[in-house]
Amino acid sequence: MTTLQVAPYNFHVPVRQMENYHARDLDLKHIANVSPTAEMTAAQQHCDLSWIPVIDIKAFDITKEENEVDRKEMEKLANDVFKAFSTVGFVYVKNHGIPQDQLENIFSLADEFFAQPQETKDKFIRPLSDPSGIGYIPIGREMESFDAIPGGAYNQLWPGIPNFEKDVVEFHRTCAKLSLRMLKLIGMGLGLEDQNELLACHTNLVNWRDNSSTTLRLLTYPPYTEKEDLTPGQTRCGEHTDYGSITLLFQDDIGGLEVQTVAGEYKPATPIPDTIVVILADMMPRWTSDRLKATLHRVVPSHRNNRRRSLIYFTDPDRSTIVKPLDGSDTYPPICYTRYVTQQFVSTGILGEDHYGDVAE
Ligand SMILES: O=C(O)CCC(=O)C(=O)O
Ligand SMILES: [Fe+2]
Repeated sequence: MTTLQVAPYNFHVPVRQMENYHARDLDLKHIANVSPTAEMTAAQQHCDLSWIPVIDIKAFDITKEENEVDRKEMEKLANDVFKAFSTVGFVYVKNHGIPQDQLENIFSLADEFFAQPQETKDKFIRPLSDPSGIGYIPIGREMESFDAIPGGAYNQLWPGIPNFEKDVVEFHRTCAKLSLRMLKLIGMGLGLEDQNELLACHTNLVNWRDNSSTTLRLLTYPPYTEKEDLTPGQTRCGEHTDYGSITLLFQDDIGGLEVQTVAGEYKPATPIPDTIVVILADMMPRWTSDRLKATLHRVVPSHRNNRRRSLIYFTDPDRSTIVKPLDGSDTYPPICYTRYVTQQFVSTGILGEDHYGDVAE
């Protein structure tokens, strides 16, 4: 019998300077209309919802063909996206075009997976020797997750739950569409000469072959039991930035996600119905010489008696991408994305130490 080594899952990425962060300069007209309504949860009524902008992308949602979309509308969206990502590094996106029933179905399939007996789930554990970063991670009581990269690039094991593989794979495709939309808007907002330059390093979102590392994570945080004391400052997902390009985060209505402000304090990114959270990740400051931010975030136990669930689509550049400043400066040295992500996996214990040597400098 093999002993299972459980990764600590407390990502730690050095806090980077965010001196260009001027959240107050944001154009506030895109902030949600948040007068308290019967539909608002108690958490929402007591939170400041106004600091992360809500951007309505209906004009460019995933159901529209790009050539049908009015150029002016796209430019306006690109501008809003740029403002948000160059200040807060986070946005809520509404009217994205992902059907609500598709989302609910994936949450239910995740519930079905996590409700299985431990020994069944353990069959899906990814060994520490597997560099793909897929499979089941039993993180004790803090959280547990199931990570999927479809397409056969890795030895993904799929649970036998009816429709699980088919629906999760389809959801992966749906998320890819939205991520590509966001990358397009980011390229436009940056004023890149070739607005598709960022898209060109994300072929793995569509073709899923050797370069794949874009991962869909089904995540569940069990409730605390009555007897457990929470120590001050205890987190359920330690502070971190994400590794890749952008992250799509679908959270349920429990709350607990917090985002760091320029003053270094954490403020809640309270769930807003019918929106998803889009987060910029580590490659963006590198590509843009810090014009765009990757902001620290964490999940705290604000949900003591409730399970919390989230679905996360970590959009990664193609593994072979050499990420370097697009403006030709030397703000950051060029880095191969595989190299970067492997270093992060090793330093957070998700991958065994011997994998440092797997990728060329
Ligand atoms: O569960 C969440 O809401 C966020 C988790 C997260 O930030 C991550 O897994 O990178
Ligand atoms: Fe994250």
